[in-house]
Amino acid sequence: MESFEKPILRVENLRKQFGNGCDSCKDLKPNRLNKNYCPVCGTIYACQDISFEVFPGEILGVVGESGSGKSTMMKCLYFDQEVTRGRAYISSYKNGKENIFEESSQQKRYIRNNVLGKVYQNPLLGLKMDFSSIGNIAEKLIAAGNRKVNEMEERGKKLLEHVNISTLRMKEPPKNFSGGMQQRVQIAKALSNNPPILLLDEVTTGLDLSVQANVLDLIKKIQHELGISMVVVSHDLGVIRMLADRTIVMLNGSVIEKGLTDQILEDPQHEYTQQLVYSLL
Ligand SMILES: Nc1ncnc2c1ncn2[C@@H]1O[C@H](COP(=O)(O)OP(=O)(O)OP(=O)(O)O)[C@@H](O)[C@H]1O
Repeated sequence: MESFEKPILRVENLRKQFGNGCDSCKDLKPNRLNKNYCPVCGTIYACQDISFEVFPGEILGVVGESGSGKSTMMKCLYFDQEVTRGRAYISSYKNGKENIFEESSQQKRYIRNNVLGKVYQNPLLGLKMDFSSIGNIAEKLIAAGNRKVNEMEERGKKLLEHVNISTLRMKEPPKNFSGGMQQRVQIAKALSNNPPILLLDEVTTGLDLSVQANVLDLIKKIQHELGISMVVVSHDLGVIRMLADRTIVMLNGSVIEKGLTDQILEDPQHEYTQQLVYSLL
């Protein structure tokens, strides 16, 4: 797949640091850092020059322990946080020629509303809990410029049906729903403007196992039916094994291993990945 197709998303040297750095740490020599943290000035290098590609229709898994920088990377991609430096290109946006991190805030809003969808671990970040469920979807449609109420209602119903929420409950606010249902409403909202790329950040963490399985099945179904590309972050290799075609493994803000998920599971190269894989056995 990699050699023939153009990636839909290309990320190059994404760096996010908290703190200004000092002479001791700014060249990021690993021996000067204590994990992702400079012991001299206290700067945290949450993401240290991360690069990867996502190809059309594939699911890229991002796995790593807590604090490895997965969520920070996703926040940067969705402009929830500003990168310190780095580049990202999306082939369906300006033909993949512009670094999205350098676009104006207006263009970034456009990208958030039309090119990317994001589903958060915490539904409070992705949903207005007091709006109706269909109202949550309408909010995203309006943000992308839609104004026709009938069309929005039709689209909202379709999306909610797609994620197995009965239209009888579409006027109910997500605060009335279980955790699994809230995640499904978030997924419907994220899909509302047909984005070519979906970012999913620990979307099943904290859910009961059976509910988790349900949400994972839904994600697979969506990928199968819509052919949408996804970046799926999880600390749980089981989730990655079920969903991801290819995987990158993060540790202390760096990518330490990448490859086909099957390959990583069968023949992990890095000591940390080996520990992760063996813990599944
Ligand atoms: N706003 C912030 N200010 C300072 N440090 C931060 C901030 N946000 C994250 N960090 C630090 O950046 C590093 C990466 O955090 P991040 O949340 O991205 O990791 P993660 O792999 O997603 O872990 P988790 O799943 O526990 O959130 C951690 O050391 C964290 O303490």
